[in-house]
Amino acid sequence: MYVFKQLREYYWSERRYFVISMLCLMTVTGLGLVYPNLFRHLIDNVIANERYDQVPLLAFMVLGVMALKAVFQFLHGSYSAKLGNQTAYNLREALYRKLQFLSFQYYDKAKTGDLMSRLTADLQAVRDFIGFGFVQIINVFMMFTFGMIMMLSINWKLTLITLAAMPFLVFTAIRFEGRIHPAFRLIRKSMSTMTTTVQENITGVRTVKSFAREPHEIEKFAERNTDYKENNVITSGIWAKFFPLMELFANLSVVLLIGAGGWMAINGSITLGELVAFYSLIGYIIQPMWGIGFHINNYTQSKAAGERLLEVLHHYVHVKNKENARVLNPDKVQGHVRFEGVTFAYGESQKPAIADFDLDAPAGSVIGLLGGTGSGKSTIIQLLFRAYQAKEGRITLDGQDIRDVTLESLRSQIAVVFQETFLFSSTIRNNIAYGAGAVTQEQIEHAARLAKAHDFIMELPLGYDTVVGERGLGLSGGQKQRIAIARALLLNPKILILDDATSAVDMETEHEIQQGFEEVMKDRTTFIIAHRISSLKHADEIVVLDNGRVVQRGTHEQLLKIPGPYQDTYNIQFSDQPVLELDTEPASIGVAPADTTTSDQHAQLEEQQALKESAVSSSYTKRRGLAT
Ligand SMILES: Nc1ncnc2c1ncn2[C@@H]1O[C@H](COP(=O)(O)OP(=O)(O)OP(=O)(O)O)[C@@H](O)[C@H]1O
Repeated sequence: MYVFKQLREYYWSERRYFVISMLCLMTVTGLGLVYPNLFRHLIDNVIANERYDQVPLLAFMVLGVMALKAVFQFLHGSYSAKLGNQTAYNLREALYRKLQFLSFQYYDKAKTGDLMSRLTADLQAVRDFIGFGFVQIINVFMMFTFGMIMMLSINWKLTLITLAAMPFLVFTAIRFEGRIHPAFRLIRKSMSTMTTTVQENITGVRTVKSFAREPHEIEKFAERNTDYKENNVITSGIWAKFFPLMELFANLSVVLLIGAGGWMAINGSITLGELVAFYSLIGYIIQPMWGIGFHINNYTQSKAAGERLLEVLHHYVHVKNKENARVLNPDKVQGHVRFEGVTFAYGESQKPAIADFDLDAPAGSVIGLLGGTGSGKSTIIQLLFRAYQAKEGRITLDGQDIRDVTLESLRSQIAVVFQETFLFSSTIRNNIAYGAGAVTQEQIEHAARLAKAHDFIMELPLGYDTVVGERGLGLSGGQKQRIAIARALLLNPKILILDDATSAVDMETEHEIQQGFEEVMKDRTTFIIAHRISSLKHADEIVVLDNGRVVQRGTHEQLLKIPGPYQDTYNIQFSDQPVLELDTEPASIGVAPADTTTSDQHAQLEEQQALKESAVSSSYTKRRGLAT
């Protein structure tokens, strides 16, 4: 019962439904006890004394009792349903709320299919038990108690003889519970694994098809399906073994009653009416015992399901508001960000993704982060909006440690355009306005224009009312990115983070978007993560990272003059231009002499390259009919 104690807050407020449902069921049970007494009266008093005129009255009484029983049965059913459904509603709300606040750390490992099965199948099992199962179990005890009292009042010796087999039944039922509970846990686990497989297959259908992995996927699913089936077969085996045994012990009581009761009736220790009444009363005892397997099954299933719900509900939230955390005043936020000796690793045993990182980003500055894949760029910005918590060092916003302010007020000052764009299956308008509260169509269009999304949106049949598919399916990667950029711009944040935000657009569009950015970057601190030098060369400071450590920092012009990763990247990206080795000896063919290359020449080279890439990409997009 520990699990249900833990879940108490979700059903306790609905206890009135439980009380009404219980009272109705008690009435139904009580009315059920009228039948054996009517039988006894019919045989011993009416038939034995040949007072047949009383038979119609007795028949009407039975009819009346049946009708009353039906009414209370109905009331019990509807109040139980109210109890179960209201509890499920409360739980669903709580689970969903919890999912909103669970940290990024949780989602790094969480599986969508598994979570979905917790929110559906597990929740339903708990609903069924709290709504119906629990009341039924109490009713079983009541039927047993009432039945016993009546039987004892008729003949205590026959009662004891009849119930001699009951301890065996109870013992078997307890053993059954011990075996069936783990079996149900396995079923639920394999069910969630199977659901995850289906969900991942549907989400990743493009990858599956492009790699022609359908046979592998079918095989993988077959394995999980077999696992699920086998767990069900094992459970059915346990059920098949115990159920007849329990039925056998239950029916043993009938055998004992017929033997001992028949003998007592023959020798006159009980009347025939009492024997018949006893026979119907034994049903009152056997029926609940017989159904005990079902109730145990129901209970164990919902207990296993409840445990899985509690796992989510009680899951530790790694990043949360401190007690007395301050709420940032949006009008006072300047956007001065500082990282001071920040070190962070994703797991205890993992090496730091970022080590001893320092950065001073004055309000309104533009910071570029460059580095190879896995060098820690995204980690830096994730720490800034507290997706994760840095263990060493501190990050401040306008001098305040970001751990001292509420997550909501911190994040409302930051807009992030992620590497992977997520769009909701809703209209483009709603996707752009996401998180911005009440905004006008003009504001949405303005943001879309800055993000160079307006023109392609207007070419869609329904414009801003076009509903995009799940995760934005139906749009190209670049189009999705532009919508995501518009979404961030609409928020009008103090801090703007562009995490490889233009990776999916062509050079030409990137150039155009950047012109838009220049306008929106004014007065806000901007962090740009990019692989293309052209995306961050205007930054006030460019930080070059390698393996979580800063290896170079400076402006574009400063870094170009120093041999190192930045210059190497520049040379690779502008590879068909003369190689730059500004502060070193001219080394290979085509090397521009260091002392003769001026920043004007760099600009010229970049311009030539940008124009060239732009021409290539625009002729490519035109050829493919993708002109934007
Ligand atoms: N959620 C995570 N859980 C565990 N390790 C992670 C997680 N995210 C990143 N890492 C690890 O941290 C390191 C830095 O990753 P990060 O995403 O910051 O790199 P990045 O420079 O942004 O790379 P990219 O350019 O490929 O996006 C990598 O070694 C990566 O494997």
